[in-house]
Amino acid sequence: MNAGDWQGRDLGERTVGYDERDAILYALAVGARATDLDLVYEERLRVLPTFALTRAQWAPDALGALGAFDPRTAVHGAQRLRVHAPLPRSGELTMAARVAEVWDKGAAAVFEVEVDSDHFTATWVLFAPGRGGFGGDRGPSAPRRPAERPGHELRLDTSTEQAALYRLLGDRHAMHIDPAAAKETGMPRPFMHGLCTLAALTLPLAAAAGAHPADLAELEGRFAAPVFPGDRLRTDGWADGDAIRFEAAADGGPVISGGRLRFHPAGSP
Ligand SMILES: C/C=C/C(=O)SCCNC(=O)CCNC(=O)[C@H](O)C(C)(C)COP(=O)(O)OP(=O)(O)OC[C@H]1O[C@@H](n2cnc3c(N)ncnc32)[C@H](O)[C@@H]1OP(=O)(O)O
Repeated sequence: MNAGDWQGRDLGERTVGYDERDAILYALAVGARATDLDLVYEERLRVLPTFALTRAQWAPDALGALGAFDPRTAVHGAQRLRVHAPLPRSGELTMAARVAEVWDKGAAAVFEVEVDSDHFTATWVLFAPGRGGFGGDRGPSAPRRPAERPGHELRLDTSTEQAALYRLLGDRHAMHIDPAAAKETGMPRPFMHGLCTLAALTLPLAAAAGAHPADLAELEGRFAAPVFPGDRLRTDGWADGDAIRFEAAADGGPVISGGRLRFHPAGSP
């Protein structure tokens, strides 16, 4: 089956549960501090919307397990998230998933897996080396950095243990913990989950915007290069109407490009 034949494939429905402990562990894994009481203390808990992505990881994993691409060499290329309703402090999420697009990049195929629920719609963009060349459309190109000077700059220090902690929330792909598995994807050592880096950035970006991170309404970004646990990231941000565009870079250059996020005004859904 060539990669293009997966377009439109229904990946089914799943209901996945969680409790307050999962939500708190998640907040800590993406960089919440002990003083962020409404992220880490059950008495005041607000669940970070990006936590939902850990519950939906079954969907891109299902596509790999069905044989659309090789999960040992495919990497997470980009992510989009639209939040429809706040996540309860504990409960269940029922989700439906399908393959929305398959792009042909020649040497690689890019699969877009869309997951839909009452609380959110999320799209995983998966970059699968060796699966292109099936005669499909190339799809979107690399996002451009805004030409203007950034309105603000902020720092994010990832921790050396961050991927080891984040994987306990559900994404246990070996490339994030096992040096041999990382080498199979062409990386020199285990690297961060893209969703951990992206979610971690929403915390300082929310602070810079005077917003609460649990009020996230939209988020997207492309994983332009790997981030390694312990990397120090510099993030440039640009105001864009009620949204913020951002780009994060490590020493070697951009690691998240085409970043964009928006927060709900405080107190609205
Ligand atoms: C299961 C895994 C879970 C994870 O969390 S993995 C961790 C998070 N992900 C990463 O760390 C990946 C970091 N990104 C990269 O290392 C690189 O990025 C890639 C290896 C994915 C691609 O790099 P290259 O092979 O050099 O691609 P090119 O030659 O620059 O571009 C070829 C075409 O592919 C598109 N493309 C490049 N990168 C991405 C991406 N990240 N997501 C989606 N598409 C991508 C381009 O635009 C272009 O296509 P056009 O010529 O039509 O413009």
